[in-house]
Amino acid sequence: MQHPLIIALDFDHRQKRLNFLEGFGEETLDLKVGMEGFYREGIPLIEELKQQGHRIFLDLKLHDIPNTVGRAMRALAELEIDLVNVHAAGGKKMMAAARDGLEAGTRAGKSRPRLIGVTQLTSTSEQMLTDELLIRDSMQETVTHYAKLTADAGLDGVVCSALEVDTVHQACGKDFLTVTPGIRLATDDIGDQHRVVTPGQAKSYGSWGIVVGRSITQASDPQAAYQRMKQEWEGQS
Ligand SMILES: O=c1ccn([C@@H]2O[C@H](COP(=O)(O)O)[C@@H](O)[C@H]2O)c(=O)[nH]1
Repeated sequence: MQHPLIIALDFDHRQKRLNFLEGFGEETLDLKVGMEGFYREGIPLIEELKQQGHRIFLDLKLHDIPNTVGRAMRALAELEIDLVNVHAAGGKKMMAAARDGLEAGTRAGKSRPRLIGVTQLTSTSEQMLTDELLIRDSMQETVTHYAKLTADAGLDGVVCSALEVDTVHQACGKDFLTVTPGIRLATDDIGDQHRVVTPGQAKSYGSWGIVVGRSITQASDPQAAYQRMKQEWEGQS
């Protein structure tokens, strides 16, 4: 994965997922399998996508006590995915256990999947942070604090909004991965997302990779929507 446009493969039926991928023919894609896909289709889905040559971000956002997360990561490492994540809110010990588990489960001679921490979900607004979650710091401060914890725990990067990429890079260095969902074209419906930018803005803010779901998967012509997104994402490099 190198500056990927990752498609979030969120579908409520296997057949819809198959029809969607069929439209891309032989093209090798960067795909995100999230809770919906994994809980529906499980490990065979990962095996199928890998066999087709796709690169996989397994977005299960693990968040539990360190021992449980470490052991779960050890099991996930066996799937030989490219990228996987935890919630940074689980704390440094939990994240370090995740990294250790991933290393322990990676087959000799293979490189371990990259591991990133979710800072604050892109569906969380500044107001929600204060009123519901009772976090008194601003979104930028909170995301940057979580990013530092993630770096201290030895992870490779974070999931955040593109709006926070600059401060994350200032705190953790330019090579620290920033994977940014909450991507829409200017004309798209933002749905439940709050911290939203266009692919072009994400590029100019310095996102390492972007994640796009419904704007592509629910489009009347998904392949055309993917190409528009890709052009905007890659066009400004
Ligand atoms: O902060 C986060 C973390 C993960 N996601 C996931 O990305 C996609 C986005 O889907 P859209 O349809 O483009 O909104 C989805 O799978 C989320 O689970 C996120 O949006 N924000």
